[in-house]
Amino acid sequence: MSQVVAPQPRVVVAFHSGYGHTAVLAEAVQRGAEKAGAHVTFVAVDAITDEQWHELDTADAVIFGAPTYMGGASAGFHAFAEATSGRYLNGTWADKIAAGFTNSASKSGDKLNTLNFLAAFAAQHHMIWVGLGLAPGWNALQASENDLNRLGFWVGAGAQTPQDGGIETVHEADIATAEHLGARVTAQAAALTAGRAALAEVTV
Ligand SMILES: Cc1cc2nc3c(=O)[nH]c(=O)nc-3n(C[C@H](O)[C@H](O)[C@H](O)COP(=O)(O)O)c2cc1C
Repeated sequence: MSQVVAPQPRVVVAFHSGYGHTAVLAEAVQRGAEKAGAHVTFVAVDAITDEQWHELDTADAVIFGAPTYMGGASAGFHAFAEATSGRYLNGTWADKIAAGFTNSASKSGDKLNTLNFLAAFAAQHHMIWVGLGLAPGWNALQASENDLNRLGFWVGAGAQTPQDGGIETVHEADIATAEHLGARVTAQAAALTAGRAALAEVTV
């Protein structure tokens, strides 16, 4: 069998951020993905362009991000989600990898609802959901709030920023956790594209 050279994974970070905190995490996701070898497109979904829609449609993986507002994803993200209904009907994003992150002011803040919504949104598009892939941090006597995954999520990356803090108060551990998510998704996208390329070479 001939050797397969996998193309560089194309990853889109598609996020909403009303006040900039979630945007800091989106930048961390982008950094993690780029360090892991992805070509990344950074998309603020409330200002999305036609070119960025095209990037979404041709990506190998999409990492969705939204702040948690009123116990769920922000209206800005929901407007974007609803604008994808044509793509849902056409299966445009089927079999792409997906993952998600959120941020809220409270340690819980009901942000699991947001991650679960992002996973359901991806499932509606027939995407392949990748969880965070980290053990929970900060949950034992010797653990620290500086642990990766300090808030103990599995479905995606969850972050907490004080409601009265500026964007510089986004927690370093949450930033590192977001970087991890970007790297993990890139690794999975690379494996999937290489596997699909290898399968295309197989003759039966
Ligand atoms: C309309 C609104 C609703 C919010 N609802 C929640 C909530 O349900 N739970 C929570 O912990 N924080 C809540 N927050 C706080 C935000 O999640 C928090 O400030 C977050 O850092 C905002 O992210 P952003 O700067 O990316 O918009 C809410 C903030 C706003 C403006």
